[in-house]
Amino acid sequence: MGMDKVLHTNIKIVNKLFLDGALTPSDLIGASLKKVIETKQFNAFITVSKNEAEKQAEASLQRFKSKQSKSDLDGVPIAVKDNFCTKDIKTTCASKMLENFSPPYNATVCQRLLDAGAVLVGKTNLDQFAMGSGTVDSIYGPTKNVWKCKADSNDFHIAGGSSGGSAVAVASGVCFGKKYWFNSFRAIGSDTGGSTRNPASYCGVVGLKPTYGLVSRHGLIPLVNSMDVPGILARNVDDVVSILNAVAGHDKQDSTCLTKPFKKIRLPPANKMGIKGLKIGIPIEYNCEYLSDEVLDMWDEIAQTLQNEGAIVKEVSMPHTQYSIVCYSVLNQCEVASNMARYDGIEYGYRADDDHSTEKLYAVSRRTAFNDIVKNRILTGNYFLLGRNYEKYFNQALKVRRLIMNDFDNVWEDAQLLLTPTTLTEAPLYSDFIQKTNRDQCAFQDFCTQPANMAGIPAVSVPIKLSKNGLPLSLQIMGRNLSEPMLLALAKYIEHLVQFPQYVNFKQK
Ligand SMILES: NC(=O)C[C@H](N)C(=O)O
Repeated sequence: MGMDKVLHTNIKIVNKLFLDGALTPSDLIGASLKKVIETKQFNAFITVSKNEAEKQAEASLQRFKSKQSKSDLDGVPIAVKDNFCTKDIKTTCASKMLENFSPPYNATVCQRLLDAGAVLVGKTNLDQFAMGSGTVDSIYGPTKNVWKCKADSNDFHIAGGSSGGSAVAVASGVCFGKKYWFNSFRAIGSDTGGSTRNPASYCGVVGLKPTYGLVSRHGLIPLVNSMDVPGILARNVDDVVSILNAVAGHDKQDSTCLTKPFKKIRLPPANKMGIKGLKIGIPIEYNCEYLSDEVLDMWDEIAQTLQNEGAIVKEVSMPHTQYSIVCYSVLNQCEVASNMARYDGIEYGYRADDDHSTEKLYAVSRRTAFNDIVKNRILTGNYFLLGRNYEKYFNQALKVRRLIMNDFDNVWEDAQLLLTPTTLTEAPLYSDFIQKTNRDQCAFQDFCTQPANMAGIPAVSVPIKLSKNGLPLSLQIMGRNLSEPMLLALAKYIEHLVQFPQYVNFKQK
């Protein structure tokens, strides 16, 4: 079978093949691990836990043989962003600070995946401590977007970030496992201001940011506690649902986790779905200064198509959207300043070879082991939190956050779901992205995604089409808290409608 005839497989199909004995978890893991080596040039993985993965696959095989498989995820390879703790497996946050840190426990998300029988294949690249939107600021080097990546060129399109390694693992991995082609990986990312949806958009995969508190943050190394959520990346919506069903639900180790029992989501087949009467809002403020014409046209086109399919599509206004980047930045930096204080060279991570005084040890450890972006956020965050500045910056930002949340509360009177772009453009070229290293440029990457984090609501990015340049363009759907079943149903409906290419033909020229 040629690469252009790759079958679109999802977790349910893989599970059926495992149950029928037509494929084994060990075959699939073997083929997926081979794929990691073949796609090394994209730099998606920091650590590949080959031995553990092979052992987990063997255990899964035994379960299938004895008809005791655990769930539809049993034997399915999953990659995890390197800011989730994995027991005895390095968890670096792509930083010198945690370069040699192996946690003594698993993050709840990882543990739940293992309990469901999934195979954790390795840890993926990110911007240092998940601060960034490009996966360009990692001590392991940038991750490259698989789309339009030429082996003979030093330049490439960025993967987006900060979960770029996870998105690229999902986008690059199509492997051959006995008779069938498979998507090699599904992946876990994190999302504080768009870090799952932004790379999903640039890499042409589906990326879900669940409702805050629906999925435990226990063991996710904190960036901004009031906004962080684990994210899910996969080639299709059904796979996102399968993974969400395994990881969501109360966890007593995370005091911010919702206590309401999680009801597993079941979506009907796409051809049995309808959107007649569904109220979809188009927030006009998302049509902002830097939105490319191509993304705007695609947004219009899909809104029109959904209307033709029976949805009630109408423009809505969310007037405080314009303040969201500044508000996010202040809150982010304040929480970062507080969170990063734990890295003092004594309790965790890198310790400088300087013990003249405790203060000196702290200072030299931090100066040596954080990059400029992390240092910048710590400094500005501490400035905003100074007694004399607290009211003016931190408290003011909290009030603006409330206004942004109110915009969402009000909009649900007119719309059940909102449709916006995910990113303002296609994936920028690395050479352009790093030249404009000013933080404004970076912040604009998250213009459409940050409001959902500030409001805590769920949002999903769905790939729609390729740009004239041949790069993925995506749209975002947002819904009210805990509206994942409706949100993902519309995502699946759109996915079926647009038939985005399910694989990248990255033949090297
Ligand atoms: N993890 C994220 O969502 C990070 C976001 N892009 C930021 O730089 O703050």
